[in-house]
Amino acid sequence: MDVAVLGATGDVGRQICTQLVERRILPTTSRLQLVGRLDGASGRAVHGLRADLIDAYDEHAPLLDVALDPADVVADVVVVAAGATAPASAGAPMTRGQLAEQNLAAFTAYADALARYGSGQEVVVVVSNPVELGVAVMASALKRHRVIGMGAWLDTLRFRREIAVSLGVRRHRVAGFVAGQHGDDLVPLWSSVRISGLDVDERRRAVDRLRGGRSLDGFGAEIASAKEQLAGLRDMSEAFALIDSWPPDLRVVARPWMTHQSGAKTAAGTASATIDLVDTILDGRDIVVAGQVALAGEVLDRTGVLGVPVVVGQEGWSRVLLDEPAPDEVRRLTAVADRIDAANAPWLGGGA
Ligand SMILES: NC(=O)c1ccc[n+]([C@@H]2O[C@H](COP(=O)([O-])OP(=O)(O)OC[C@H]3O[C@@H](n4cnc5c(N)ncnc54)[C@H](O)[C@@H]3O)[C@@H](O)[C@H]2O)c1
Repeated sequence: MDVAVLGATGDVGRQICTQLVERRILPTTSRLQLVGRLDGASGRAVHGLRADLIDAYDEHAPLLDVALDPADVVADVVVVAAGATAPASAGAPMTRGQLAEQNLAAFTAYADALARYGSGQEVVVVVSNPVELGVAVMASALKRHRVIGMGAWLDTLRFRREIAVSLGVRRHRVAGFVAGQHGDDLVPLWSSVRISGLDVDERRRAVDRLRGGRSLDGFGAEIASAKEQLAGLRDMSEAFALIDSWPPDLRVVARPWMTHQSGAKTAAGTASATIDLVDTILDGRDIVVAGQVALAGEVLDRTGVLGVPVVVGQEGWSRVLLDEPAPDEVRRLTAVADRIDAANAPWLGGGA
């Protein structure tokens, strides 16, 4: 199976390409298409990236080629990592609305080209932000089941890791999902958490201890206060030590936010989660992940884009698995879904 990476020379795109090759996700007979822009610096750099990857990994690299025109993108899995990102420095905020304004054209250009020239069978993994807008644009041009945003999967892997750290166990022993919107409006689904080796009562006690009597009703205010505290700190080791003292779900939001603010960005972690998702899709077996998808009433009667646990396979996502969310999860998911709809509406022709 072939993979195309849009925005291949960006920080995230380059990490995705490198990890795809280095981790031997693709056999040497598959093709990895590096996609840049004819009218941007990436039009030159993408040829250099190809040469660099061959230099490093020639023995086991897949076939590497370059595309500079959206009409030339051909692959079984298309990873969308093209587009602007928020500045990676303290005090340089960019709202999701501003990002939407900058990235809408790229989302639309690639969605239109894939609808026109694609096979109709490709699965599109949206990494670029706002991921919910990217999914909405792609899903309106392509089959919605073939479009999945990876923000919720990245948040899910972080949630599992933070829980594992608090319990002193390895991450693979922890299951559970994060839903909602990627970023401050994520929804940690504590009701979905499972810890291998613990029975139901032990798990309930462990989760209660980790949550410390909090519910999701106060989560938004906790995030706002956490960011305010972190913004006042200049010493990064102090900032990350403060984050370490917080509960796991708050750390899921605060740690990557601080990482981005520090100037380091989150390219390696984002790429790793993307590779995980691409590998799952290529694998062919149906596996439950979390992702932003365009709903048609499958959950909470919603029709917009929302991050939810879904079954994913080679043909995209097939079903939503959100059977019995807790009442505070339903309340937060509903509020978040409303906010996503409102944020997307101006860009989707749904009114300003
Ligand atoms: N979903 C996640 O978890 C997550 C995490 C980190 C970053 N991101 C997103 O990934 C995207 C890329 O981030 P980055 O740090 O690699 O940015 P970057 O600025 O380093 O790279 C962006 C790349 O996109 C290309 N590009 C920019 N505008 C384009 C356009 N209009 N058409 C085609 N290509 C275009 C650039 O040439 C460049 O190669 C951003 O939208 C960012 O917000 C998502």
